[in-house]
Amino acid sequence: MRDLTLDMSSCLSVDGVRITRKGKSLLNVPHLALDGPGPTLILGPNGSGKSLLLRCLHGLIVSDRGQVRQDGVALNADHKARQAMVFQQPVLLRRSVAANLDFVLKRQGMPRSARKSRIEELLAEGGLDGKVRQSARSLSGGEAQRLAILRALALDPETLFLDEPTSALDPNATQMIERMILRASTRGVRIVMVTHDIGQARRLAADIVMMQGGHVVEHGAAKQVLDAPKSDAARRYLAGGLVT
Ligand SMILES: Nc1ncnc2c1ncn2[C@@H]1O[C@H](COP(=O)(O)OP(=O)(O)OP(=O)(O)O)[C@@H](O)[C@H]1O
Repeated sequence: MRDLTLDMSSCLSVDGVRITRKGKSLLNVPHLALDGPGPTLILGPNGSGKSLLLRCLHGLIVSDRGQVRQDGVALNADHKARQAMVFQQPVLLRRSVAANLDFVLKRQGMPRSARKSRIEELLAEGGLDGKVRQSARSLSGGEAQRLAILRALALDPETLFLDEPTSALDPNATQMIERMILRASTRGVRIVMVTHDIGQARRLAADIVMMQGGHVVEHGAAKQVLDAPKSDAARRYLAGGLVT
């Protein structure tokens, strides 16, 4: 198990990051530091750069300029190995529910005897204990997303990135996933999550990153950003107005 005292002081930061494609600036973040306990929720209108920022933080996209840093050190393979990501559409293996988890645990070198009990523990955590042998491809949308999150948690990540994990789910399935996310956060996993759902941000976030036009227009404590936003862009987004 990871040392949580170390995790609480960890800082994921972005400095001078720019991504430009075909002469168009898609992401321009002079500085952003995620150094609180989180969860951090990234909010903003369509096309504002939320997913690009998340992918940059996870090292899936290399920026044209600037750096993502973990505790002041440029993001490297060791850092990335301690990160996991869950996408809007869960990507699962054509195997049983248990085999999807076993695959990840085996790759980490966990012995078979330990894997069995860890899989049971994970399935209980995600409310999938009755689905051990079911094909992952036959799960409902909510179940599949729960399995994708469990597979990410099986890596025992320091940081878990989630890109709109509940956008296609009903309120009940969403609530189950929000509970999993909050439990992981309580256990010390840094959560960084993209959402469009202001209610979800209110339920989950400790801090909020508000984006518009590839810029971070505001970053602060969730209550402050949601109840007393400083930027016009955030005010209009939260009021449901048209943000261009
Ligand atoms: N590989 C790419 N090449 C060119 N443009 C890209 C690329 N990836 C993203 N973009 C553009 O960058 C902008 C930001 O995209 P991004 O996916 O980060 O937005 P978003 O805020 O997550 O939007 P949504 O809420 O709709 O998912 C969009 O205009 C998108 O078309």
